[in-house]
Amino acid sequence: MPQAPAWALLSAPPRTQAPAPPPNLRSPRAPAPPLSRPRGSDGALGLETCTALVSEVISFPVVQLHLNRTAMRASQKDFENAMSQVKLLKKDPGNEVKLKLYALYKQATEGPCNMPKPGVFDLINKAKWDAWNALGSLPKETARQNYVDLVSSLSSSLESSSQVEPGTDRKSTGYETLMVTSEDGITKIMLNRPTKKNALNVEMYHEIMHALKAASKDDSAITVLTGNGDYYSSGNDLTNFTDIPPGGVEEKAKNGAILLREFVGCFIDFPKPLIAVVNGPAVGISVTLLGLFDAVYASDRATFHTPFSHLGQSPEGCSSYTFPKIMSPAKATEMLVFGKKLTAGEACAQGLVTEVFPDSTFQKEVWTRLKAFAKLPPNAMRISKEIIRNREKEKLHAVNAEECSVLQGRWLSDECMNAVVNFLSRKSKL
Ligand SMILES: CCCCCC/C=C/C(=O)SCCNC(=O)CCNC(=O)[C@H](O)C(C)(C)COP(=O)(O)OP(=O)(O)OC[C@H]1O[C@@H](n2cnc3c(N)ncnc32)[C@H](O)[C@@H]1OP(=O)(O)O
Repeated sequence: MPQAPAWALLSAPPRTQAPAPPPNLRSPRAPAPPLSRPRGSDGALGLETCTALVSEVISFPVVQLHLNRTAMRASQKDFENAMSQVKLLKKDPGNEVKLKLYALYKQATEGPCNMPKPGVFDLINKAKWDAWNALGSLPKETARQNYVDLVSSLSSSLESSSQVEPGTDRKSTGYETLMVTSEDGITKIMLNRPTKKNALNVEMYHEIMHALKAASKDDSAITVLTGNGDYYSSGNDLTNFTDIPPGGVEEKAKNGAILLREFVGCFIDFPKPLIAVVNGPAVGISVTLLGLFDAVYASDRATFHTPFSHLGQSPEGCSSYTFPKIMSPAKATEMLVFGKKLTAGEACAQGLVTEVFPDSTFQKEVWTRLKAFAKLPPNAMRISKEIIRNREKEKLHAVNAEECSVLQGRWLSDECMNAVVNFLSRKSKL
């Protein structure tokens, strides 16, 4: 499945057209885009325009221009300068900001939104339409000024926030979305998209599978999965639903089910002790997978939430089988069907979590314990895991296959589409 950066929401090309060239194929000195852009052949918001706008916004490095920030009203020149300034941003400002920029640009140049509302499946254009429409009758001059102000604030904040977070520079492992280290007999796989609450994008699914396969063969005795930042993981990255391949949503759902089945299969088959260090809240698939771990240690700040019904979806990660066994069918139903969020203490009482630690001493206590575990004879641990787990493996693979097939259908439902659109457009209302 093609990998979609988070900002694909805005920059994905229209299905029937050739994709816009990636930023690194563009001329570094390409001229600024004209202010007046042609309307798209789709007759709605102008998909070519949107695509061009956003990719240009991110990709054109041009000379630094200074904004006249003392002016009360932005002139046309200020506006043009701001458009150029946007292209100097070294860091992707995120979908929310790009939607704001898009909406303000449209309002400043064309006035209030006068396009028909895109259909519910047209996720990208619907998000753009929502953002523009939310500006109501904001005067063109005010939109222009707001655009200039927003770019000005972005220029300073993104420059200063370009520092690498501690530990995130360990690219030597070759992973983009993970930090993987191996020491003291422990391979640690750390989910590393802290600004997205460690949501699992397509790249991360692939990288986790790769890291697990490597860990199963390396010298370490145990393997640990944890999260960087305040979240363990917010589950599936909901922008995974946005880049629709030429085969349409059906192909997207089919590919997703194939990927999910392979991904969960790696956890079912993992041969060494696999331990989750749940450093903060966990959502969706990051919770359901816990039933396939050999031990789960949680900070008392962690929560466990599987809002599948809210999302029009159904359980995965073999949780439809493991959770009723671990915690009783009724308790599993509260979580998996009604979306009840558990505290770490509750999850421990239900048997999903092995032990809870105060957040203030969590890392120290857990890692001391894990280092002691990792000194145990590795073959004995591996064989003991095998005898505990092996008679369930076949059943787990069958459950996994069934869950993926059910989910494939769910992803095509209105309930699911609406929930995803609601999440993606929640912040685009200005
Ligand atoms: C191959 C496909 C396999 C599919 C497997 C099936 C899996 C199913 C699931 O996992 S279902 C669960 C899906 N997850 C969610 O529904 C959680 C959605 N996120 C949230 O509800 C909230 O973001 C939050 C409660 C996790 C955190 O809220 P808050 O503290 O207010 O932070 P923000 O919302 O501002 O988040 C910061 C930043 O992160 C982005 N983000 C967070 N989670 C996700 C996500 N799951 N998908 C995409 N993006 C996410 C959020 O948009 C913000 O981004 P921004 O700064 O706006 O660019």
